[in-house]
Amino acid sequence: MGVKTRTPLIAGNWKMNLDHLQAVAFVQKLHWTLKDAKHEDGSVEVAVFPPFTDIRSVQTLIDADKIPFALGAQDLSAHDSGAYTGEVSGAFLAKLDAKYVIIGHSERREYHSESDEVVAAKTKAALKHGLSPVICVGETAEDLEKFGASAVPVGQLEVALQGLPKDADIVVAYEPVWAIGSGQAATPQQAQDVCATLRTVVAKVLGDDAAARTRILYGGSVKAANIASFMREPDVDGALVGGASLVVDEFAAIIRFEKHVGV
Ligand SMILES: O=C(CO)COP(=O)(O)O
Repeated sequence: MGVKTRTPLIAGNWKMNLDHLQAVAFVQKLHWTLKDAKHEDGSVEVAVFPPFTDIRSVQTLIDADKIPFALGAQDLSAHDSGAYTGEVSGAFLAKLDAKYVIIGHSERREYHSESDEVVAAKTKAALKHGLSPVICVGETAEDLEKFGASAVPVGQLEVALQGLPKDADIVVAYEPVWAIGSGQAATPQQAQDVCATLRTVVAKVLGDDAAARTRILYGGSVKAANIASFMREPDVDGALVGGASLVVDEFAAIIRFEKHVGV
């Protein structure tokens, strides 16, 4: 396997944590921590995914202080505008300079009954508004026992990618549901196996160029102590981090994974 050419992406999914004041303080501290460590050279892309109510404040801070973090949302509406109470349009997120939007996180699939078809519609909505969808796929413990690790994520990704243009700017996140918030991460080999299989799905649906370009992240109990072992794998291009993205020093250490890779 050759040297990875894709820019690693370390993404913090804050879920329903940190209000807008806490978010601003957090982003400032993270920025200072990385700056002190001289780790804002662009070798790793950093993205934060705050709750909707924080996005404007974080955008203003990032903009004013020229902080090199990308901004993302945790969800969006499949619709552009209209009578959809409580929903947020991709157009509004794009206006706030959001670059990414998480789609089909397992918590939305489970608690909001989001089907593969809804995920596909939201993926199209994101691209329509110039946002890069971070398409989440992953199997439950039960799926793992019944079908093995790859079958469910492959099926989910195939539906999400259907009908997308070959040059679609997407990110895929493999998040085994049993590893999320459990403290029990997948092994690097398990993550590599599924990420490599997902890359073949991208190749089959969108072509080889898209497969070579698309970043595939691992998510599920990622922390500073295990990030390097995932990043060593050829098909793991970054991480979607939950709990550990809420602790400045821990998240900064994850972003600085190269320090532990020892290449
Ligand atoms: O769901 C996740 C990120 O989207 C992973 O969460 P944890 O890192 O807390 O396991």
